[in-house]
Amino acid sequence: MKTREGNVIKRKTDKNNKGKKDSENEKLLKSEDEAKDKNTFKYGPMPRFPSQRIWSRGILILGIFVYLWYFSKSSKETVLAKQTDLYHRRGQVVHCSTEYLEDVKQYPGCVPQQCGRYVSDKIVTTHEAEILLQLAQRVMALGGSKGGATIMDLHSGALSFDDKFVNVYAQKKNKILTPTDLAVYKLVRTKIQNAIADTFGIDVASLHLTHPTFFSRLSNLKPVTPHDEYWHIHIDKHTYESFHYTSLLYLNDYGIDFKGGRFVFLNDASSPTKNVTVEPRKGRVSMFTSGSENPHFVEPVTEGLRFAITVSFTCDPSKAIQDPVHKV
Ligand SMILES: O=C(O)CCC(=O)C(=O)O
Ligand SMILES: [Fe+2]
Repeated sequence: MKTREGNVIKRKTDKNNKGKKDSENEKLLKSEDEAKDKNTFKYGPMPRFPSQRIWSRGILILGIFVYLWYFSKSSKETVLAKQTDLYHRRGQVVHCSTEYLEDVKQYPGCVPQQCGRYVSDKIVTTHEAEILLQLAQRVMALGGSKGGATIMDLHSGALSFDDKFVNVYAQKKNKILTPTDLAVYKLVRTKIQNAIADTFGIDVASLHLTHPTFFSRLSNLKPVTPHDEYWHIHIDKHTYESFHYTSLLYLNDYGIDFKGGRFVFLNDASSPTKNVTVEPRKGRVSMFTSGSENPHFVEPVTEGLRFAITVSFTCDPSKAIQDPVHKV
């Protein structure tokens, strides 16, 4: 039975209990706060420095830039030779195509140990390249293609003229080659021949200069004949049957004398990011095996004139050509 007194006592006890609970709760919260504080400062207070927020955002943005730069770089082609750099010898080994190896196997001493592509700035001096550049400019002024590619072959005398070829040696009144031109030309092609033999580990006597070996002047003029379309992907061994080793000597500078006109090797035609480029530089020699292991093209020239010489070698003695002789 509940008495009034009993009710009062109960209320008091409830109040006491509530008070106790409240103070217990308070204690609990206090000790949690303390624990929180203790946790926060377990190893000492976090270091703080002025403008912390600005710094952390700056670092985040920098990180994003580094990430974007890395990925943009890895999705670009490989530059084998930059115009601004000098290389003793730089290159890549590639698997010889079977047709190529079968072909050179017929000629002992001419089989490469490994197929590949190489550049060197130490074979031909810039002075020698300059003499050949002046020769090309002088002789090409006697003709010139209406389209983007003027070709001059000093062995046969063929020179592009409008949309055909003429024989410069037939123009008796013109002094075409000086003894110095001839000596430099012969010296340069001999040095390149030795460099190819050394680079590919073959016998220099098994290599012969072959046709066509020619000077080229490339521009941004619209093509008039198929000869002017120099930017098509091709394999030298397919275009010129006698070729086993191709070399190119650049006579002027990419980015200075002309824009565009880089030389490009393709590793995978469906993936341009696997391309390997060579930026022409005065006196730079590029050497490669001429089979399907080395498909390539020249980028269109967008400004200026690009001068180069294609110097070709064969293992087949019946396809050998002689150096040009003195013509006056
Ligand atoms: O001039 C060049 O860089 C390349 C020319 C070429 O591919 C060729 O003559 O077959
Ligand atoms: Fe070629």
